[in-house]
Amino acid sequence: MIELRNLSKTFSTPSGELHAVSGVDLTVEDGEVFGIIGFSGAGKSTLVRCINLLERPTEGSVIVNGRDLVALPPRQLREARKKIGMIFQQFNLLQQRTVAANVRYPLDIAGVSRSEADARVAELLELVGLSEKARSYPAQLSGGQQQRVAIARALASDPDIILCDEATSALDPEATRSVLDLLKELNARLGVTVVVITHEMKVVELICDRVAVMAQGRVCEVGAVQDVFLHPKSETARRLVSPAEGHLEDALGGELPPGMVRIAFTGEESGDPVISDLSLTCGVRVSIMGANTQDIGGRAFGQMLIQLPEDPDAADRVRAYLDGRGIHYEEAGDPRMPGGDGTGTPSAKGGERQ
Ligand SMILES: Nc1ncnc2c1ncn2[C@@H]1O[C@H](COP(=O)(O)OP(=O)(O)OP(=O)(O)O)[C@@H](O)[C@H]1O
Repeated sequence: MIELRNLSKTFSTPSGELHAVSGVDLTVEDGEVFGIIGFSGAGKSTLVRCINLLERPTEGSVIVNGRDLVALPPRQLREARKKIGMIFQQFNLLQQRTVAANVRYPLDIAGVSRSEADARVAELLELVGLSEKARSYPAQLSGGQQQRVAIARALASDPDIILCDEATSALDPEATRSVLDLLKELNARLGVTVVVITHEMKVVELICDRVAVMAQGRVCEVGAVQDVFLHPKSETARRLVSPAEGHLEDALGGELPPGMVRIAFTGEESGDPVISDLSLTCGVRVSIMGANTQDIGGRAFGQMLIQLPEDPDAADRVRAYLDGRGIHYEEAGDPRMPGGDGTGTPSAKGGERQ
């Protein structure tokens, strides 16, 4: 288990003190795939680097498997760190060494015998599906393959935890998917706890069990991925889940007009037929104001922002239709603004079905 208690990290910069992480309390359970999401500069990387003390916190504790890393003497800290692997956006492989030599590197440092290291490298490369690339150099591999090498290297010391700092941000969608699938598989097979730092909600949706949302160095929301996806409570979560809503809000000076509704698709429905069927059934026209849905095999995933008709009866018919089909929706916009429900909770009808 990872327990961060009142964790803060302040940097001294020429323009003064910069509070990159402020008073974070967070618990990651054993065997979880845990996401930390936020926009650029939110403090995600600093926070994750505090977990293995690549950054030493200015204040607070980092308790891993019951021991506060901050309080450990250097030798014990080195031992504890071996149980925390890390992968990075730019892979950080040694370019002059082969794939096998990269994976072997931590084993050499740990003084593992040659024959044992050979066997372990072969096993790890097989685990990440790269046995036939053992003699290749990183530059001869695709980005996705290089990240697999980095994962194999991170696994070499048999860690309990793998920290992933924007591990798929430099990859195309296909490679992203395959690296995330691999991490999920390793989590299931080896029971390794995975902490994923990302600015992409898609990454969180694909592999995480729970997610913490960060803004300005603080955690503003923590919850099961499904809950945060369907009912984002913080401004940051709402903008990450439904970017179109944020863009529209900005364009309109911070407030959305009444009658705008955010529909969440979680794979049960296909987005376009829902909207056309809704129009036909309710006899109304709805405007799609924005969407970040993806159709995968005829099923939609993501969020769609629609404008309900001005006529209250027609708008009620649309809400009744969505309720009747069990489609999750919430009134869009910042609930703290005039016209919102002021609570950040799901609207009276929508969204409470699940
Ligand atoms: N070594 C450092 N010295 C000074 N300031 C730093 C240092 N590292 C990070 N910061 C600052 O701390 C804040 C948080 O940075 P951090 O990289 O943790 O955010 P992030 O959410 O990971 O963003 P990104 O996704 O852009 O990396 C930023 O304002 C950043 O400029």
